[in-house]
Amino acid sequence: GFYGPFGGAFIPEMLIPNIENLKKNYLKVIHSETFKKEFKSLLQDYAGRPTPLYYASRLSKKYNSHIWLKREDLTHTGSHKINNTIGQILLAREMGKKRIIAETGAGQHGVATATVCALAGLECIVYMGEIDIKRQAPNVARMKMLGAEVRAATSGSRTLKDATNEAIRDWIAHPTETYYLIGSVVGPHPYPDLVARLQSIISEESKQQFREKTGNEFPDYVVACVGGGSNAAGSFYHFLEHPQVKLIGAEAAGMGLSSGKTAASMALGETGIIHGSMTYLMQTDDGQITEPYSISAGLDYPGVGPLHAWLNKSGRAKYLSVTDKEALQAALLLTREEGIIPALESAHALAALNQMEIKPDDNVIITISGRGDKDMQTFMDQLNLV
Ligand SMILES: Cc1ncc(COP(=O)(O)O)c(/C=N/[C@H](C(=O)O)[C@@H](O)C(C)C)c1O
Repeated sequence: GFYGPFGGAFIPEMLIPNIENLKKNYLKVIHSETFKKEFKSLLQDYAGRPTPLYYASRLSKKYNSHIWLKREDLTHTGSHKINNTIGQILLAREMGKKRIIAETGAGQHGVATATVCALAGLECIVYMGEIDIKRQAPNVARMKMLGAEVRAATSGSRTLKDATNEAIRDWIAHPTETYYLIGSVVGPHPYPDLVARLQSIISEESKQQFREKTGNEFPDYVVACVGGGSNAAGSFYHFLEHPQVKLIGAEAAGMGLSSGKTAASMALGETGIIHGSMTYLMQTDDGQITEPYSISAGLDYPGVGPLHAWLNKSGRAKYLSVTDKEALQAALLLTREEGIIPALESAHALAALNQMEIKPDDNVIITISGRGDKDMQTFMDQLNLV
């Protein structure tokens, strides 16, 4: 499972049986008629798909071009994460797993995992950095109400990276009855491929919706924020083979690329292994993972999915870095122009518009990966709204 030189499964010996078992089963299951039928009907009747492709007319006037918003914020639980967790819970059940573990940063993936575990009646344990537990408290409350056990990761920087490490440790300790429900296109093969395929529903819909609404074959740009890279992978997926569609990923520059407080793994990272995958990651001189920082927990990750490392290296996609401040301003602009409060993560994709040379008749699809409810405290603190 390689994307050029990136990807693979660089995992500890003890994890190989779990990964081999998953690799052997995943394609057979997700291509089976029963899975496709159940996946489609849950996406529709439980998650609320298809999500709208909304023409943001006031924002379009502001940017003097045509801005279309793919509304993953309108799915059940409020982000694209539900697309992935519905698919993986069906796979876990097919594999006879009873105990689900996951990692989360922004808490959206944790909530989406706890949600599908309640739906399937399976035990759910979510690992979350102590810092993230504090800054995403509303999502922690939702996970608990949904019946999940939230375990604080107290090692390292006590954020997503450490939650992922602790989830992997748990999986090694309980291999047979446990399914590790990963939250993004990261980790050892087959996870990046599995999650990209599950998220590809985003561009399966947007491609058709765009054609129906404009009569044009393709948009000029598709823009999405990149934490691990799953909403971007899903947004790009069905456009990858069409080079006339320019693909733009927006990552978190935090306080700035040279500030030392950033999560811009594409801009600042080098090739290395993180969570079992060969990809770009921010590392110190002796190869230790650099602590990332972003105002948004969902992008606060020192690595990136190997697909994006490859798209960056091959030039098929371009990655821009957006600071905390730019993201906050973009969130306010969307809210004031269109009455949509986006997640801070998604606001990074919106802010990327300011770094792009879009022409008056360009069509730009921007994925709004989540809604901003979870970020209201940050918005109140940072935007001194009177
Ligand atoms: C609303 C929203 N938008 C974008 C992201 C970035 O994740 P990707 O789409 O996988 O790059 C996230 C990531 N959230 C994860 C989480 O909730 O646990 C994240 O923190 C990690 C799984 C990477 C998100 O919540």
